[in-house]
Amino acid sequence: MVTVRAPATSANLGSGFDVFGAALSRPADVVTVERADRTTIEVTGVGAQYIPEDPEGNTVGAVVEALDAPAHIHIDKGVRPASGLGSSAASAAGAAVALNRLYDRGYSREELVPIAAEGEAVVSGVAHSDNVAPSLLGGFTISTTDGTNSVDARVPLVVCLPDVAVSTRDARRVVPETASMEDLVETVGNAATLAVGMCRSDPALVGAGMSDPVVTPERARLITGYDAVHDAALEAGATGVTVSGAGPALVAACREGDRQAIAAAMLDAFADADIDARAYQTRIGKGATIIEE
Ligand SMILES: Nc1ncnc2c1ncn2[C@@H]1O[C@H](COP(=O)(O)OP(=O)(O)O)[C@@H](O)[C@H]1O
Ligand SMILES: N[C@@H](CCOP(=O)(O)O)C(=O)O
Repeated sequence: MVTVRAPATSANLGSGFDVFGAALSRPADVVTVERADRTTIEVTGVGAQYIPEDPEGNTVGAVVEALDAPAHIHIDKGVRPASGLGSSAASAAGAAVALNRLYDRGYSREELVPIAAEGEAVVSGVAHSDNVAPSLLGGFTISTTDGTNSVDARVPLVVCLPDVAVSTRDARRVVPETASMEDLVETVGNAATLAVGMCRSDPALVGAGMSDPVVTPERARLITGYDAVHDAALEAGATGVTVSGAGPALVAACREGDRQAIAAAMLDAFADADIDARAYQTRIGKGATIIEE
């Protein structure tokens, strides 16, 4: 038996659509695997009722296939599904690390990225790696078709999750097919600024690089109260705010010591829009960890 804690993640960070990702110190899924002749999946925890236990529909089923590693798999969800916090990816990353160890497959964390990403194709139609990469490797990650680079950044974050669901599959349908040259130049500049900020663990630069004029405005329309919550976080001291992943969560970059005020301001703004929400005072953290074997 092997048990792994796999962290939630925030993908895109505004300017890095389908490329940037960050591991969050909390929340996390806990995945336990035991050898079996036939794969069975049991899901408990937050939002478990919305997650298929059939291996065909669960992200961990694709990981079992890719590793040829049948098992009884228990997923204790700490990351709510359809949250924008890489819920489907956390389970896939946790299963990849656990099954790799259980069956002694010998893959490196980098080699597990495309394997875990197969699970993302099951739920969103695209094997995007920007959530599984940080959940496996930790830190800030840059994933391209050539592979993943990671930086052990230390930046405080607040993630605010409203009590509504947005599926990644649906949110990918609103992504514009084209961008103007002006928007392209702005996005590249912001992405480069954010990447430098991560290398320096500088919340001001990270926040400054979070805005994007192409994808985020379209996705923000799917989130009731987005503008008010965004502005409230900035007024409370956030250095930058954007949609986390495909939403509906928002992620705010913060200076040390400001997280409590920012979390309260974001919750108040959602409450003013009649939306229940919860806030996580979190930070960029480590990747999936084996906690028992
Ligand atoms: N192990 C899993 N954990 C979470 N969601 C899963 C899992 N397996 C399949 N799903 C499905 O994936 C969808 C949520 O994934 P997605 O839309 O990408 O949101 P998130 O941002 O939370 O990952 C839901 O339809 C859920 O039923
Ligand atoms: N790059 C993807 C990331 C989706 O993240 P999730 O946490 O919402 O699953 C996208 O933006 O579609």
